[in-house]
Parts: sequence; C-alpha cells; structure tokens
Amino acid sequence: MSGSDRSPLPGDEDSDTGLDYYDEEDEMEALVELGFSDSLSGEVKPRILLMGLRRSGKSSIQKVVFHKMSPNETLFLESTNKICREDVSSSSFVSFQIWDFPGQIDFFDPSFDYEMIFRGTGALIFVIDSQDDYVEALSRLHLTVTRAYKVNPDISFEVFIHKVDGLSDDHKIEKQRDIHKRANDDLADAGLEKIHLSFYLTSIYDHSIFEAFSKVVQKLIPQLPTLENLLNIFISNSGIEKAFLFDVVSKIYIATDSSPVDMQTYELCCDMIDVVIDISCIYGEAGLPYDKESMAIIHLNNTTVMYLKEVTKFLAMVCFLRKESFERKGLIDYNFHCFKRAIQEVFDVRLKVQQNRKLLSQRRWSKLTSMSNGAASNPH
Ligand SMILES: Nc1nc2c(ncn2[C@@H]2O[C@H](COP(=O)(O)OP(=O)(O)OP(=O)(O)O)[C@@H](O)[C@H]2O)c(=O)[nH]1
Repeated sequence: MSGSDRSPLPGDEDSDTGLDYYDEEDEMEALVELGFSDSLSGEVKPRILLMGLRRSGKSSIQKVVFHKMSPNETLFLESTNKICREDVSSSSFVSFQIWDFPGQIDFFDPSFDYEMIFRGTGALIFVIDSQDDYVEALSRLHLTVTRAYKVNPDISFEVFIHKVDGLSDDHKIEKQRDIHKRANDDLADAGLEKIHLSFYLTSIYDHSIFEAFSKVVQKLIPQLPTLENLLNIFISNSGIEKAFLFDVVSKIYIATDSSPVDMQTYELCCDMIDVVIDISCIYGEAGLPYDKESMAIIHLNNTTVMYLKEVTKFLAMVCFLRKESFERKGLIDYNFHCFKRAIQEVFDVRLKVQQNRKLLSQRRWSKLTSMSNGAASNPH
C-alpha cells in the first residue's frame, strides 16, 4: 500500500494535527449531545430540569435542598413565572445547573426553545403532587417526556411523587403503584416502552427529598462506579458495615458501597453531619466549621458506632460499624488514608477533564465567532 492511500496514523506528521482537530470537534459534539456543555458560555455542567404542574412543589424542593430553607417557610413562596437557573457547585462531584420551570409551559410557544433546553439536559425531574388529583399531571408528564426523549434520548427521567407526608404508608404504596402503572401504560400505548421512568416518594418534611436528589445526582457522576468500588474495598478491608460519601453542604450522598441503603441509616448520617457542623460553629475556633481536622465518633448503643471523617473540602465519609471492629481503629484509619488518596486522584482527574472540556468549549466558541466575523467581512 502506498503512503497516499493508507489511512493516516497517529505517528504521521500531518495526521497528528488532523487527528487532534478531529478529536476536539468530536468531543465537543459529544459533550453538547450529552448535555454537559453550555456551548455559549463554555460552562461544562450537567443540567437538571424541575418540571411539573403549578403548585406541585418544584421551587420548595430546590429551596429546601439547596438553600436550607425550612419546609414551613415554603408556604410563602410565590409562584414561579419564568425559568429560574441556578448553579450548584458545592464540590467538584456535585456540580450542576438546576432549572426551575414555571408550572404551565406551552410547548407550542415559539419563545420556548425546548429543543435547545432538552439537548443540554442530564436529568428531568417531573414533580407530581400526590395530594391532588393527578390525571392532568400524568398527561403533562407524558407530553413532556415524549418531547424530551425525541430531542435527547440520554436524559434520565425522574418522577417525584411529592407531598407524601400527608399519606399513610399503605396509601403511599398504592399511589406509587397507580402512577407507575398509568405512566408506563401511556408510554406503551404510544409505542415508547423503551423510555425508562424512575419513581420516588418524596416530601420536603423529611429526608426523602434529599435521598431522591442524591440518586438523581449520582446518575450524573460518570465516576460513580469507581467511587462505589473504592468504598467497597475500603469497607471490606476495615470491617465496616456501611459507608457513604456525603457532600456536607447539600447532604446529598454522592456514593455508597453496594449494600442496600435504608432510610433510617441515611437520616442518621444527615443528623450526624448537622451535629458536627452545629457544634463546630458554636464551640470551634474561628474559621470554617468543616475542615481537614473534622472528625466525629458517635456510639449509638452498645453495638454500633458511627464514624465521620473529612475526605475533601466538601466531602465527608460517614460509616457504620460494630464496636468490636472499631477497636481496630488504627487499621481503619490506615485504610481510610489510602481511600482518601484514591478519592483525591479521582477528584483531580475529574477536575482536569472538566477544565479541558471548558477550554475546548471556549476555543471552539472563539473559532466560530472568528469564522462568522470573517464571513461578515468577506461576502464571497
Ligand atoms: N405538604 C407538603 N407541601 C409541600 C411540599 N412541597 C411543597 N409544598 C407546598 O406546596 C406549595 C407550592 O409549592 P411551590 O414550591 O411554590 O410549587 P411550584 O411547583 O414551584 O409552583 P409554581 O411556581 O406555581 O409552578 C407550597 O405551599 C409549599 O409549601 C411537601 O413535600 N409537602
């Protein structure tokens, strides 16, 4: 084969630049496709949409989870009448944009560019008020999901069956079953059974909303399997029963080991984080309430110990273990040290990838603007 008819190889002088250029463009396309880039601003953040009928509880969810608003204060929230965008960047792992939509969106309104919005979306949370009649909500859910899926089939569709605080346990399960069945039947009738909807029972009056949000956010972390593996290795080497990696600011857990999570354990973790921050604020030295030295041990009863340790500026590991295992604290601390170093590496790689993507995005944007300027100055 002559040099001219073979495909260029990565060692060839010219092809190197060609391949680089191709990769860059390709990666940008992929990023925009996957919804990880706001190509105009150069920002690289997954976008989470909060949608649903009026008064279903969207703004309350956002305020309680990300602004520490107390649930009772949400009674005074005014209706949202335009899209509210917010950046959530407490740690490198919990970094995304939330878009809170007004209740009534008209997909036929030409000023609402839903194609652009869905193209850049990682997760769409549809909130249904479980205390209200949900027939209209279900038809809106169907319309929204089918429109979004056509534009971007990679979106995670999350349905929050919300305000379940007013319902008995039996009633909650009954509602979930009914909503699940009707929503999936509607999709099957439209020949779209391949669309997967995840359902959560939520309320701002307990921890369920934080737990549900944790699961939504985890799906947007590409490194999740690595984090879970590291936690699995850490707990099995240290005799620990359950471990979580928490974002201390939002109390969203970004990963846990592969054993199942129960609500009570999750609530205890949230309470422990609150206690640590509160005590540190009241009795700690001036400065940040959470830093490299942050650590807490709580003996729950005669058999279980909770152990919290700082991992990074915004992340804490909270774990549960038996008292006998805690007697080997030296071994746990050694394993924790290795775990922390590994997390730091994952963290650094992620940061580098994010910076590179941002750079690529900005470079591409300036290339596009210089091309359009050139076209404007040269009409031929
Ligand atoms: N019982 C109960 N009430 C809730 C819950 N979440 C929100 N609410 C109440 O629901 C009402 C409406 O909440 P909003 O957050 O304003 O609803 P929204 O969906 O943003 O409304 P629009 O901006 O009009 O689209 C408020 O009075 C909240 O206090 C919940 O989990 N349980």
